[in-house]
Amino acid sequence: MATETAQRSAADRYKAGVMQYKEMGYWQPDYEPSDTDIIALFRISPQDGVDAVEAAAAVAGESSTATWTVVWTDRLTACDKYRAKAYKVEQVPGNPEQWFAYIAYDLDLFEPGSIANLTASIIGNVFGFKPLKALRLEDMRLPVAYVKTFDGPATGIVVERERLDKFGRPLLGATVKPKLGLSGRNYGRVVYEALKGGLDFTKDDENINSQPFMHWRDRFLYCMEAVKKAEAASGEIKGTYLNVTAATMEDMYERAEFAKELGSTIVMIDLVIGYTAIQSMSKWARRNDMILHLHRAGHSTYTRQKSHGVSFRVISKWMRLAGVDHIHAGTVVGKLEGDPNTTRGFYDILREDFVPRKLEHGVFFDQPWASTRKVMPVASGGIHAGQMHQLIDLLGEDCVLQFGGGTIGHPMGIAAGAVANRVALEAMILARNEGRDIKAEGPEILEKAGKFCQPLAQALSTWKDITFDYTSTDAPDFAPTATAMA
Ligand SMILES: O=C(COP(=O)(O)O)[C@H](O)[C@H](O)COP(=O)(O)O
Ligand SMILES: [Mg+2]
Repeated sequence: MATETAQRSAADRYKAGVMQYKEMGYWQPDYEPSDTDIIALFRISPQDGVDAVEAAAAVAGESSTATWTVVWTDRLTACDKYRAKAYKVEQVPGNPEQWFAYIAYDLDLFEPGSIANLTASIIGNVFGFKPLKALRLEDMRLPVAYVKTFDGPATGIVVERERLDKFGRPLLGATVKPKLGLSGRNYGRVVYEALKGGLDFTKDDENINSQPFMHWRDRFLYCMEAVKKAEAASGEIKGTYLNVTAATMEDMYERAEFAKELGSTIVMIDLVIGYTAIQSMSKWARRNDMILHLHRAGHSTYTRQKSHGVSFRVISKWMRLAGVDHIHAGTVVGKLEGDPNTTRGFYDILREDFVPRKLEHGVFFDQPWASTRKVMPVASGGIHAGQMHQLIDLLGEDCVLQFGGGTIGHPMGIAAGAVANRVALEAMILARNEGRDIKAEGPEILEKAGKFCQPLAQALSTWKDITFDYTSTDAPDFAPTATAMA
């Protein structure tokens, strides 16, 4: 495939009219990204008849300095520096219609410490570009120079564990159900039962804000009463993620301040509030010694389909920069999308200080985090005690395992559901620490623990057949080298 179209000379370039993006300098196959460049990897599906290299150059152009025609004002800038450069295009293995395009952006194209500014360039215009059938942002390499312009998580995994005084095991949570309709008082009863039964956290659901059936102040008051009573009853530190998501920043600050006043250790926001609001809440959490929990509500509208949108691994990077302490990142075995390898990639991005390129996990670039604090991934969505060995095996111990239906749906009640989860967790961690192969022996370990714990035995028999075995829509492709165009 012909890939080279020389960039026009300066004199030729400024002839009036329309020219191909690759002739304008947005395709530079010899370019070697510098250590401070931001690199984006796009999956491009060009329209029939559109050359993949021209499509990549167009994405580079429209996400940096270009428009559809040559403009004279280019000459008033250091345009060679500011132009993004598509420098490599390679076919997606086994998929003749899709291409991976690597594009490098000079650091000066971006305002320091602003996800809004980064995204306005990288995903600003290009996703609606007519010559493309579809476009997906698969991954980004964020240089240390850029990472260091963000504060990152206010609390992070290490300090969260210290504040909670809980070590060596995943934390346990539950989303209060039903999602909608409980009064503040009844809601508080669910929180108390679940925390007293042995969970570390309970949580508002993504769509619990301040509805007519339960205004936010009622919920906060009854929930914090429940937290304090459960702490007194158990001698452990407990928390409940009070969702402060609201229509305006002023409302969110007011709710967060009230949560703090009542002694909460944690507040919650939804991804749908937007990047700037998330960064503002992160700064608030940092000033107020609060853990900040992020529910990724809405993400699947653009992360799930392989051909179009933004991969959740990119959202994970943006959210670590933006500074959340918890983020929902998938369960693999639960009710929601989550290929094991892809999910592993998300967890690494959130928890490691250096994440090496690992194509089998969908990670395309080495990513140094330069001591940015670590985000606690939250596994939530259709999980139950019978999967404890799989969850620990797949996700490790630095995570929150959150069982909503899997606590509150227990036939013996909410506290029994919490006991079942806590006992299953402790039995599995003990077995792991004794060197047993929990992946293989997990069901047997649980069954044995159930002999001494009726709630666990009940949970295992209630949910034993529940699995969500569907084909994943977001498993990694393995990148080729043979068909690379540069
Ligand atoms: O309400 C739940 C789970 O409830 P349950 O435990 O009853 O299934 C959460 O909103 C989802 O986990 C979100 O998904 P994700 O964590 O993938 O963003
Ligand atoms: Mg939910």
